[in-house]
Amino acid sequence: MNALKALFTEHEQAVWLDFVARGFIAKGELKALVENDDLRGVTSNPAIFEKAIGHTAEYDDSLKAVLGQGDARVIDLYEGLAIEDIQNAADVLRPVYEASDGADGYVSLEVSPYLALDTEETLNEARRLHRAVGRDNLMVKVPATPAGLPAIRQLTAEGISVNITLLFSQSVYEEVAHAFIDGLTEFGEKGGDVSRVASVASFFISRIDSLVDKKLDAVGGYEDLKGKVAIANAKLAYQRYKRIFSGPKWEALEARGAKAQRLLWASTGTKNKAYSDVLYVEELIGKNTVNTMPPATMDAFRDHGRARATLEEGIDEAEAVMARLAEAGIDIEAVARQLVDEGVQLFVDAADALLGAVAGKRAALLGHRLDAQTCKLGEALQAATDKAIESWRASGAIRRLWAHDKTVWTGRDEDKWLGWLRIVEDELERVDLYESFAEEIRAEGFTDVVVLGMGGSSLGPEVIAATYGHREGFPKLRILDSTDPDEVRSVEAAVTLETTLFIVASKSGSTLEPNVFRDYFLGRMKEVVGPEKAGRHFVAVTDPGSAMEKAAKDDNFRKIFLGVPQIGGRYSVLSAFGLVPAAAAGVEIRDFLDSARMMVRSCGPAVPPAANPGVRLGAAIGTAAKEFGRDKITIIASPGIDTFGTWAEQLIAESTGKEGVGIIPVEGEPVGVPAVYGEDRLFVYLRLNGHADARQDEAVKILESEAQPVVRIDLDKVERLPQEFFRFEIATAVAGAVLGINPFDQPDVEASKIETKKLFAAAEETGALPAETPIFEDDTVALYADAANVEALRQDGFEAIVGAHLARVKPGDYLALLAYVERNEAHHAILQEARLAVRDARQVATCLEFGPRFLHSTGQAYKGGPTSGVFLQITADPSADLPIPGRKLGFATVIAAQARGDFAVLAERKRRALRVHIKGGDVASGVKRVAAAIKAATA
Ligand SMILES: O=P(O)(O)OC[C@H]1O[C@](O)(CO)[C@@H](O)[C@@H]1O
Ligand SMILES: O=C[C@H](O)[C@H](O)COP(=O)(O)O
Repeated sequence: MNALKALFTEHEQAVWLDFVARGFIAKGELKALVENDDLRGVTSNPAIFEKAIGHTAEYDDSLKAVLGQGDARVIDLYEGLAIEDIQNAADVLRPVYEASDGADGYVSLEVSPYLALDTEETLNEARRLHRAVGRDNLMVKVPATPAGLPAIRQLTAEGISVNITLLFSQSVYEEVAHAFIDGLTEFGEKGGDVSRVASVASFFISRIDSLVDKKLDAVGGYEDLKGKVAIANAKLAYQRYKRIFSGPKWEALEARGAKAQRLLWASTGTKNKAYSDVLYVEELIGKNTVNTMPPATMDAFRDHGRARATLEEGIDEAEAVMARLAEAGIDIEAVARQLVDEGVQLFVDAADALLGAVAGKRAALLGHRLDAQTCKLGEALQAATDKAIESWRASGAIRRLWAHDKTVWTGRDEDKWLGWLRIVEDELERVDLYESFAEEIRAEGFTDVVVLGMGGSSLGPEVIAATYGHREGFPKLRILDSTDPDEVRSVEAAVTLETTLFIVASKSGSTLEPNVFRDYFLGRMKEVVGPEKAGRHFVAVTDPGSAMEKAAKDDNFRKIFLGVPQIGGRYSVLSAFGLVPAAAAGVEIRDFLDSARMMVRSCGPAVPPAANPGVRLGAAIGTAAKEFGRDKITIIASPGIDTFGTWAEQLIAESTGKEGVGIIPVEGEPVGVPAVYGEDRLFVYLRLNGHADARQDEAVKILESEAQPVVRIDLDKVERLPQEFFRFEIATAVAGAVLGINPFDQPDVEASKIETKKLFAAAEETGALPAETPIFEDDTVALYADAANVEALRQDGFEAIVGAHLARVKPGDYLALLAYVERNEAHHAILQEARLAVRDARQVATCLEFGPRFLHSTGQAYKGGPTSGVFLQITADPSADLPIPGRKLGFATVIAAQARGDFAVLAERKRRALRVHIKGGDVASGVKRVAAAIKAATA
């Protein structure tokens, strides 16, 4: 008989295997051990699965079967693989289980190490795994942490067989044994069959010597103890076992068929090559124990081990070893505590590596269905970003983020604003609602859909409209987010009111613009189709209980869709705020959400930061801004997805730009040669396969070769857009955490809203906004500024003052043109040229924004973010005003009040700002004049 077999036959010590792997079971190797060597059980742990799944191709076929067509969460993919292995192993061990009447033949599966510090979660996870594996001969492994102990008692009381792991201390072992006895007593009292419950207490061996030997080396003079303490500790634990499982309490249970919880020697592979490779087997052979051995140790023992009852030999020596250890000043209890902590961390690290590997395999198998992301950040930024990623991993921050832990950010109220994390799953449950709405709108023959909203309520729909285009048989989608009377008129002129559906969108329901748009177009609709039918042309999207919901009911709107109050506007595109307009325009909502879900899963809580594209992007953005002054995120996008930046800029700017820090998005700047950029940029290139612009490709390549940091995101087709919404949401939340701000509030937007309201209300009383004194004026323009800015701009003449203002833009600053004029192609083209002239001449970032739209977007960062902005506000007398039903003054006064409110807050925040006002209604000529002055200043 070989020595291995003799352990059970002659010494009643069960041999278990500390290993699982798919091929090993499939090839019959496990079965052979059972049959030839009397193997009686199997243990697994996260490190074992990490080796099996993370470092072999044995699981790839199974993953392919799941991911060939579909998709799954990374945690489910891993669990599916692990559970199948455990089930297969359990089936191999089943004959042992039966023959031993449930004493042996167990396979152990460990609860997630991420939960080791939480009793309730450990309990739920253990119950869930127990159900999912569905085998009587499963043991659920629970760590002997302070949080794990109550779970051990409770699980036993529920009749679940538990393997208690990470045991190093004799006194903790006693607690564990008593928790088992108490739990089993309770199970019996509830009528449970105590003979069907088994348990092992996994007492770790080699790890003790590894740590203690190091400590002994440090102390000096006690070398004789090296390689002895782990065994002594275990021998003494066995003495305690004998005492505990012999008292009257235990005997009462035993009489009813209960099986003692055996001590299992774990960690018995020799780590120190100087010691015998069978040391931790030979010295611990004794009755009613288990030794779980890694394959190498098992092979070694079979080959040259000596099976002799050793466990009860040298108990006095063992006591002496422990006494000398104390004399050396080494506290074994402290050692045990340290090893528990390190043990949890080691398994966390293994789980991270394992899940990272599964995430990598998933991404590879999804192929082009998942948008790829690659970073070329340069050595220093990459190293700092990697550090941030590692710190996210070490602190479990991605799991904490998904668990709504506000301490990921500032600990204020971030937990109340995380509804966007699960909105895709929730909306997938409601797809029918959107599909039937889409069908209703199509069947009614609407030709146009106009979203009336601001910021988060309109920018997503605008990107969807531009990216998906006009869908055959469905109305054309557009948005209105300007109070400029010319722009309101343009939108009206572009649609046929009789066949137009308006979607009034506002989360709060109290935003000024959507309310005045609604008043205006409802009034117009009543004139065109009659008061009875007007409501049928309106749909509201708003949060529950808002004034807008009430008004929509009063006005008999066709439908009211409700948003989720735990989602802020800029994170709402994957909720009703994006989906209702998308559905109306004929976008396939299921496909849309399915695509988004792919990125949700890629960025999920179980995907470790290094494999998590959202975290990686956010870490790069946050680190670039915080540590490298690269706080201008510059978005380059292929034609076809080139509006994406208008949505992303609100998300990034409004989320991060506050408390004097933040990231300034640069949108709509065509990519240039390296010479036009300073050292304050981080480029993100969204490249659409099949539509990529060769010049962009080339320019980006050159930027990379010139060491400008670039993140590339590759979309296989436009329908992958929803993935980007979610990627950027996570990335922004992560960047916010890196910057140490709350990415879910917008404190500085409110200030200009208040100012605007004050001005407009006063104007309604008096009939006009208060008069102002220009610092300069001629026939076509007037310039305005507050006292501090006037002081800094002491020049004579329009061009000179504009020139002096632009001269204030220094390297690292950005120039923002804030144009409160109609957002049309002509105005855009003129100002775009001017902005680029500044960029090219000064190597500074430039932003071209239209008011009041940007107030609900980048406006937050301009006022609350870094003080590096230089602002040139452009206002104009419109060609003609447009009245608003129910208001004394029209749109012209609204937009004027908004611009003034904006300027007042910029000034109050001590920003460098100048306002140019175009007089007389010839806006196009005025815009040209402003652009010419800007260009002249840069010449
Ligand atoms: O959807 P609402 O409540 O009308 O808000 C519109 C936008 O205004 C803001 O609150 C900023 O003013 C944005 O955050 C938001 O997206
Ligand atoms: O249950 C088994 C334990 O997880 C395993 O024996 C630990 O061994 P190690 O210390 O070699 O990692």
